[in-house]
Amino acid sequence: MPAEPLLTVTDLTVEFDSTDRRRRGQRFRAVDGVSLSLAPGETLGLVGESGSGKSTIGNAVLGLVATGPGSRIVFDGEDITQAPPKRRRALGSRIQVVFQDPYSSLNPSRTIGQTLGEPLRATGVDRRETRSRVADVLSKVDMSPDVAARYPAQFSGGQRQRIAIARALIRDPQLVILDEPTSALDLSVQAQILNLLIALRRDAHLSYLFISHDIDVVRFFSHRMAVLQHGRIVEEGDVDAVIERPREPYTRELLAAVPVADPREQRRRRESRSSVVTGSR
Ligand SMILES: Nc1ncnc2c1ncn2[C@@H]1O[C@H](COP(=O)(O)OP(=O)(O)OP(=O)(O)O)[C@@H](O)[C@H]1O
Repeated sequence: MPAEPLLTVTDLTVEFDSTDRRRRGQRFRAVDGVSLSLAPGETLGLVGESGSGKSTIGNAVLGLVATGPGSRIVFDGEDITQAPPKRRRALGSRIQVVFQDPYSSLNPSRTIGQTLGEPLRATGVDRRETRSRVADVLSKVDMSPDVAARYPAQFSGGQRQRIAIARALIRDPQLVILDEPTSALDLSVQAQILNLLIALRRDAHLSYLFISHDIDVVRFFSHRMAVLQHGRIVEEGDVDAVIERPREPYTRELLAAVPVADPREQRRRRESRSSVVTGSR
């Protein structure tokens, strides 16, 4: 891996107003002192149970939530923690996001061509060039250029997610935040989308911050992983090392909770979970 990371997050904290009625008026830390880094071309998986702060980390990198004092986010050598909105918009071409829900993330009243072309037109790219880049990006996600004239309702969930990926790629980003990009899809479609994302990572030398609660998918897809609990990273490392030799009881519990088809593996995980609970390891 090259020495210079593409993204370095140091001591990131994010606080929100508590939504719990009993704690009205209080703040709580959704992300609490998180540090991580990502090399060019690398994928870091962020795992943890619901509410552990995974999406909030992604949102902080995207500039969508305010960060606490002392937090630092450096992208490609530039400190973007407090980047003003104009600079953030410019960075939008280099950091992109794909969300979980392909149904709600595409505007139903616009053609695919309008949706994909919009960020280019907004930055002054002319109509002809936009048309050709839309066709190019559609071919990258294995779709025909004819798709540009159609509307989101005419596509299946997997096809819409391909379109959402095309939208993320149209301005040639370096970093894509994938926030549960396949969780809303059927298993066979999930595999197709993950394989597509792997091919794109290789061809375009993309880095991914891959947010998922599915550890099997993270293992298949990521180089390293970080395990989050209550807004903190409790364990981090090479995916195989963390999954095969988890150090933290919480990681072992998460691993034991993943449903697996093989009954022997299921038993092994159950046993390792009970040893976590009884503290015998
Ligand atoms: N804009 C917000 N305002 C208030 N609370 C928020 C906001 N965004 C997230 N939270 C809270 O912060 C905590 C972390 O949420 P986050 O979505 O980052 O978790 P997550 O690990 O991504 O969970 P999930 O897997 O369910 O998406 C949760 O308690 C959530 O309710």
